[in-house]
Amino acid sequence: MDHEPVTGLDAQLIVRRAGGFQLDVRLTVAAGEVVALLGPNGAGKSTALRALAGLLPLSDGHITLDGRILDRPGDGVLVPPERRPIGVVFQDYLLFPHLSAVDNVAFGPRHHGQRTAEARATAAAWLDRVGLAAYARSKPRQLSGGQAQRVALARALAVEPSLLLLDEPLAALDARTRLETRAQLHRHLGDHPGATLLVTHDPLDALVLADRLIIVEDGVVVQEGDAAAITARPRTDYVAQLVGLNLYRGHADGHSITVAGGFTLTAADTVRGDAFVAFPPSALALYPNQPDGSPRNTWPATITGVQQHGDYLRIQLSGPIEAAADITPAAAVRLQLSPGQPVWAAVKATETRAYPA
Ligand SMILES: Nc1ncnc2c1ncn2[C@@H]1O[C@H](COP(=O)(O)OP(=O)(O)OP(=O)(O)O)[C@@H](O)[C@H]1O
Repeated sequence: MDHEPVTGLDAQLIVRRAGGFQLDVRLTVAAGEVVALLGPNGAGKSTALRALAGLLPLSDGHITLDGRILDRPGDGVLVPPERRPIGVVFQDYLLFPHLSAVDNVAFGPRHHGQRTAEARATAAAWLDRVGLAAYARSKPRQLSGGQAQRVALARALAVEPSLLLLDEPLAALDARTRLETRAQLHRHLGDHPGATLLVTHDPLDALVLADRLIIVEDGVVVQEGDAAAITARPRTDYVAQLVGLNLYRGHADGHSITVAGGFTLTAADTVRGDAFVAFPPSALALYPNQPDGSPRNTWPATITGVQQHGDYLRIQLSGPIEAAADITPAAAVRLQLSPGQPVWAAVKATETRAYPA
């Protein structure tokens, strides 16, 4: 096993859903660790979160938290949601609309046996920690999106859960609030002694908030590691897009990698056998005519799309390989940038990365 935490989460989530989807994900999160479960729509992230929270029973596998089994169909064990030491922040927060902020947060501690006054004091302390002491009496509808998010976080943490589950915790916020709330969330997660699992399809949330990323596609883990490792060596198209790279799989013979369709790319790295070759869109240069001479990869391509991205233009290309190129407005002046336009694409071998598949 890769990770075998003494305390924290240890799970093999196997869930078969009506309609044929199957989730089969091995998941460990040590106490104090923040792991992001990242994947495209329909990958199975919500299914995993619901299984952990106890809202969806496993078909097979197990969920063990701090050594205690919460779900193991093989043995007929299934602990109901309210008896799991888990705090959940749902995407739309699910605050009780008729309760004040302090009573929303007090709900968990009361449910866990604290008396009303004690639970209120616990809740007030948590609201203070998330910077909302002044809003204790406010109802959810009187709070901004960012404030509601912090109340939901305080509510989840107030029971001192062994596992904190965050479901797209910043998705409902506008861009600016998101930035601030992300930074605050980062700080609170750093203070949380339990395990944290963040479910998201936003790579920025995952990269900023998590110590480790687990990427799921079609119900299985396709890649796992810290941000640097994943960025350096993406293993699927989804991951490559996530980190902004052109990625191809092929067969390598030293510096040459022949990819699907028979096109050969030259890399500076030496690899043999099944291999990936990757390069950033900024490494791809475009020319109106075939560039001459230099020891680089060149091919004729056709523009299929043009998008403005801040200070540069992202050009989508078809041809012997599909690729994205980021070019400056100055470079764009020399080219006719309309879909259907033929161009020449070039990338230096030294700007590519090749590695075994
Ligand atoms: N209630 C359900 N019954 C049967 N299948 C479902 C149900 N809900 C979701 N699925 C299927 O399970 C698969 C995984 O969905 P899930 O919602 O877990 O993915 P996700 O990664 O959370 O996606 P998103 O980011 O869009 O929420 C999909 O194929 C989906 O169609």
